[in-house]
Amino acid sequence: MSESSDAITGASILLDEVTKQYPGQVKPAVGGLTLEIPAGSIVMLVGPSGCGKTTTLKMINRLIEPTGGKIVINGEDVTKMDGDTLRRRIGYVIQAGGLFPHMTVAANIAIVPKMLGWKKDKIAARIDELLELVSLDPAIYRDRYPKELSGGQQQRVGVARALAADPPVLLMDEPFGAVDPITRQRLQDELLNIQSEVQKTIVMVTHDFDEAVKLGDWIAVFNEGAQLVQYDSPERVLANPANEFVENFIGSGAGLKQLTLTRVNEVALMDAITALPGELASDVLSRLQGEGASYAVVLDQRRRPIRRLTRRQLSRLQVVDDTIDESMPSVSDQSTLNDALDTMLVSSSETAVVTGRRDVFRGLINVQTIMEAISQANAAAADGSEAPVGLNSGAIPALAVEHAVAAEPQSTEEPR
Ligand SMILES: Nc1ncnc2c1ncn2[C@@H]1O[C@H](COP(=O)(O)OP(=O)(O)OP(=O)(O)O)[C@@H](O)[C@H]1O
Repeated sequence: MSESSDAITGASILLDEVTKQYPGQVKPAVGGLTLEIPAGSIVMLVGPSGCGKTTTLKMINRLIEPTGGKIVINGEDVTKMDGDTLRRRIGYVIQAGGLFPHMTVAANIAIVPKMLGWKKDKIAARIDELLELVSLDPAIYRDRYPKELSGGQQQRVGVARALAADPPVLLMDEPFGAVDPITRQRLQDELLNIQSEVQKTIVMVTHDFDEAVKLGDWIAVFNEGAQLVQYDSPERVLANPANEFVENFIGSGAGLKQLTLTRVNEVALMDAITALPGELASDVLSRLQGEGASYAVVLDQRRRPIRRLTRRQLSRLQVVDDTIDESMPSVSDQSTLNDALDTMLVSSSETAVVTGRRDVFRGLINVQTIMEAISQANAAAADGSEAPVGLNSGAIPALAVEHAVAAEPQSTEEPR
C-alpha cells in the first residue's frame, strides 16, 4: 500500500438517531440508533437473527435508505448524498465474496479502478499488490475464474476487490460465514494482518460471538429492533456483560473466551534453531545440541517454515531437504491464543510454529505461555479507556467523533 503502515486511512462514522421502518412492518427494524464508530477501528455488530444488524450495516452505504436520522462520515452528513457517489467511498464484502462468475479474478478486482478511469498498468499493478496483500500468488490466481477457487480464496478476492480503490470504510456482512472453521480462522487472521497495514474503518456483521471478540475493537450487542444492549470493548463485554441477555449471548465458557482476547503477537515467543535446505544435517544437529533444543525449524528461501526436524530425524539425514510437512502445527502471529491452543491440541504438540506477515517465520509458542496468559487476561478488563457512544434515542451528549487525518478519500464503487 502507498500509506505508511501506521497511518489511519479509515473514516469515522456516526449513526445519529437512525431509524428504518420497513413498509408494512409494525415495529421499526432499527429504531433511533445512535452509534459512534471511531476512525480506523473494527466494530462488530452482533445479536440474534432478525435484530437489524444487516439493516444497520446497509444503511451506512445506503443500500437501504434510512427512514429517519442522519449518517455522518468523517464529519460530513451523507444522508442526502447520491447513493452511488457514497458507495464509491465504501468497500462492501459479502458472504462468499459475491464475485462475478464470468470474470477472472483480475477482472473482478479491476471493476472499480476501471470505472474510475485508471490506466491499464496502474490497474495491473494494483491487482497484483492486492492479491499479495490477501496472500494469493498473482501469477497463479489472477487469470482464474471464481469457480476455480476454494471458498476461502473467493472470500480473499472479495476483500481484495473491496479494497481496490482504497476506500476509507469497509462494510462486511457475515464475510466468513460460508467457509469451514479452519479457513475462517485463517481469513480472520489475514483480515487482522491486512487491517494492521491499511487501518480502515471496518464494520462487520457476524453471528459468531467468538469472531466478534477476536476481530472487534468494539462490539455492539443488539436485541430486536437494533436495540443496543451493550457497546464496549471485547474485554469488558466478556468480563462485565451488561445484563442477562448479553450473558446468554456470550454463552458458556466466558473464561476460555478470554483466550480469544489475546493474540499470539502479544505474548513472548521463543527463539528456535532454524535450518535451510541444503545444509549438512550434522551441522544443524550440533547447533541443536549446543542450545539444548529438541528440534530445528526448516525455512524456505523466503524464510517461511516448511517443517520441523527433531534430533533423531537429523541424525538419520545427510543433508536437510526441502520437503514440506503439511501437518506441522503452525499459527499466524495474528491468531488468538485460543486458535493457537486448538492447533496444538489437534496436532498433540506442545509447541507451534509462529509466522508473521507473508508467512515469514517469527518463533515458537508453547502451552506454558498460553496458560500464563489466561491468568493475565482479566487485567485488561480493568482498563479505563472510554467506549464510543452508543444509544437508542435522544441526542448524543457532546460527541467527540474523531475526524480521520485521512487524505481526501478516493472513490470506489462496489458492484451490486
Ligand atoms: N426488505 C424488508 N422488508 C420488510 N422487512 C424487512 C426487510 N428486510 C428486513 N426486514 C425485517 O427487518 C428485521 C431486521 O432484519 P435484518 O436483516 O436487518 O436482521 P439481521 O439482524 O441482519 O438478521 P440475520 O442475523 O438473520 O441476518 C427483521 O425482522 C426482518 O424480517
